[in-house]
Amino acid sequence: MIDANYSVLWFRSEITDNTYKVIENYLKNGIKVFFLSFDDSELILVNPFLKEANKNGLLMLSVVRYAQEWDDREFRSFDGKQIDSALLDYLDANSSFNKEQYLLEHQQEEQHYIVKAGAGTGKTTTMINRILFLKHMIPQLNMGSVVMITFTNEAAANMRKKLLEKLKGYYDLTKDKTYLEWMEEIGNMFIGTFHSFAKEFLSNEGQRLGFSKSMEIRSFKHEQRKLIEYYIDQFATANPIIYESFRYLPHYKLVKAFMGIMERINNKSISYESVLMLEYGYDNRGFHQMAAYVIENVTKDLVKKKNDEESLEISDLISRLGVVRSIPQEQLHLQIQYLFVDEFQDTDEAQVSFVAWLVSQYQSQLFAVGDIKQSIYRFRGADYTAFNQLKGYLETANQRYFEYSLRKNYRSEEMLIHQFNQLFRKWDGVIEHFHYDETDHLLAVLEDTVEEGLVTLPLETTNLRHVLQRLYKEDVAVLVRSNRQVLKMVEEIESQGFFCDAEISGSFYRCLPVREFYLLLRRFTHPKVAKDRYLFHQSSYGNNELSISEVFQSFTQEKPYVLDLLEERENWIFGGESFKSQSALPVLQQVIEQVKPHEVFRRRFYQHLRKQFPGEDMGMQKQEAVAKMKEYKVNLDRLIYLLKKEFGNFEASLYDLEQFLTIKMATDTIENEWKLHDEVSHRIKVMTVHKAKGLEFNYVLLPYTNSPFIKDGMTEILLIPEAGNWKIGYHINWQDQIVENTFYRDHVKNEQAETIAEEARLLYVALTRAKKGIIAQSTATMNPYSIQCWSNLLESGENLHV
Ligand SMILES: Nc1ncnc2c1ncn2[C@@H]1O[C@H](COP(=O)(O)OP(=O)(O)OP(=O)(O)O)[C@@H](O)[C@H]1O
Repeated sequence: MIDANYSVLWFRSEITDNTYKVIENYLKNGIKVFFLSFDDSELILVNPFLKEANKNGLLMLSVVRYAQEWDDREFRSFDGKQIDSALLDYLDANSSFNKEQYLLEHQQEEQHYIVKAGAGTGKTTTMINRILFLKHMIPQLNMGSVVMITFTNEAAANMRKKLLEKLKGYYDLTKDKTYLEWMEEIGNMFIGTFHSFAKEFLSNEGQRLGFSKSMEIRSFKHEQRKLIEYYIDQFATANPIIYESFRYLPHYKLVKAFMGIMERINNKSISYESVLMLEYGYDNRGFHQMAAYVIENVTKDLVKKKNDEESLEISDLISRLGVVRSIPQEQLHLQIQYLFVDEFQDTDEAQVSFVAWLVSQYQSQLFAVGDIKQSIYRFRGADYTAFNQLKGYLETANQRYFEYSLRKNYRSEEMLIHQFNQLFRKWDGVIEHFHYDETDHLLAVLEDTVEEGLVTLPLETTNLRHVLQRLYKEDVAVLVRSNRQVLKMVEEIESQGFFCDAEISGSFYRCLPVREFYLLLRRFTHPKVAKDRYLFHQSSYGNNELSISEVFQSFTQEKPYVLDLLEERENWIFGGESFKSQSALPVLQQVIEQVKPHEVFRRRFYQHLRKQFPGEDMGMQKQEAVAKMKEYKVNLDRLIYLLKKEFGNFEASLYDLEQFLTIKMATDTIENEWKLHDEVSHRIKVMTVHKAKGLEFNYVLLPYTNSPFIKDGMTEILLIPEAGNWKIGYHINWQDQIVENTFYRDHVKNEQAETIAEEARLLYVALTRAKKGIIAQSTATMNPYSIQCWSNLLESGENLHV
């Protein structure tokens, strides 16, 4: 007879033959086991069934330091009930067992839970376990009423995967088909980003307010630019005296400044009504007047356009959530019984108040986890006071909540944890808005298996090569601050014969298969443009026979020689005639089918590798070429799919397609390039710290630690909240002219202090991703009193021998 629905916590001073049988029996009945003993639990793992359960996280083993007081004692707690608090305290202090995690996972009370905890302490893990606890305790729980909000799409996919893996683990141990049904039910659960939840929410609950189910989310950047151009002209006509001082500025620079300002406004999820109330301060050139005129008019026109088209931009999703609050509770029909929010520290004001509204309207139980020190989305409006705001809202609404903190770090080895605590503690002393006191100190659980820890060394080409050679295939991530640095690093690593997996959001319309497809279109629409024609010749659709040196050799003043040369080399069989009888897309698909650009690409890429790096591993080069080919194909297929979705199968002309792609390539930042992560474990991951959030790697490399946070002469836009309204501060640098308003001057000092704190938090995230070692570029010694770049915040541990 089993007394548990979900788990048993079993402490037994020694392991006997019977222990195995009892544990096995629990597991076969789908009961998770926390087994703790003075005896070495490794013994248990000799049993293959138990080993598997341990791997799946359903058998948690901890060796406890001996204490006479607990000798010969046995204790069991089922589903977190009837616990012996003194024993749990002892176990927590003397083994890897985590009392706080355990209690949090098993909480029975109807209240909200707020978990504020440091890096690698198992926040995400506990959240997953908590969902499994709830489902086991209430098997009839409709998973469609469980909502989980994550910070990125990748994190959402990862959560779903982890939940499914756990349930699969249960099924493998029990062979109970219920778990297969639960796996299916996970499909009903909403797991996604705030923005995708907002879309789902608005199109369901917001229908009577005019939000449509078929609402499209797309970028309006192109329209925005056109409107900005239009209203600048209007302003210039109506206010020639003010405009006079901007007359000699290239028009595109003025437009770019407005695009930048509007992007900042969008990032802050500021509602339409508040944008119209923005305050612009004063500058002596009158830019504040032009800004007010242009931004208000562009905003109004864009809103109208979006309404007419039943479309929204991603950034509208959050700012529009405010309006649904007018719906009375009895008219809401979604079911949200449990609301989980991961990375809560990165929610912005509008999101925090929406969460508080949701839990009170839907009577949901909230489980919000995060780490203030990992708040790194200030530029997107996140506020590191998010937890305090949430507590304020809950208290005002008389909602009970309980706060937890977790301290044991299960990710990084002991030496790293020791170095982290020392380092972060120092930051606390010198960075105004970064706090790390005794209660933030991480506790190490994992023993050292390597000697590294955190080391700093000049990471120039030779050292980088040595490091990569030594750590290749060791699960290495190179973390940087910007997408530009990602690209630079990829170039550097690939030029040394290693392979990279670079993560850049929204890069789909600029990836190779899309660019080459665009050249294919141009080959038909503009065959006489020599530059494009030559690029096409070099692409995977062309022969790539004509070298640049040949072009130069054949140069004469008289004729458009490149085109002639290309004409001679191309045995291009697809004439423009096919388009007369058929519509564009099917013909282009035929071209793709015949040319097979992905295969051409693979062949050329492999040849290039062999020629460039003849001494490197051939098998790996082949594997990489095949992976790259599959990625080429999958992205090209996706492009065709997206074009068909936009235009239907037979509607579009070549010119429609070209125009569509031109705009998308210039403006789209939503669509992601598809990658085959599973097949390329040999690749070194290169990504921004923002992308690395929530992830972990054996080794972390930090190459560009000397880039300054604040570059002299940068344009800066500040959005300053004040008494329910927003003020805008600007310092716009057009090289020979600078405009700066009063609000900027008043707030710039505080802004700089905030920027340094944000950078420290970014570095905190980067460092805490490492399990075993960190190698950071550093030529500067730690200089906490003049903090301009990451290396001013770093400090070497042991020396690394390369
Ligand atoms: N009780 C535990 N026992 C063993 N391993 C654990 C435990 N809790 C978490 N872990 C492991 O520790 C690592 C970090 O966990 P997790 O990612 O959940 O932490 P986190 O607090 O969400 O981290 P971060 O905020 O830094 O992204 C993971 O590899 C996880 O499997």
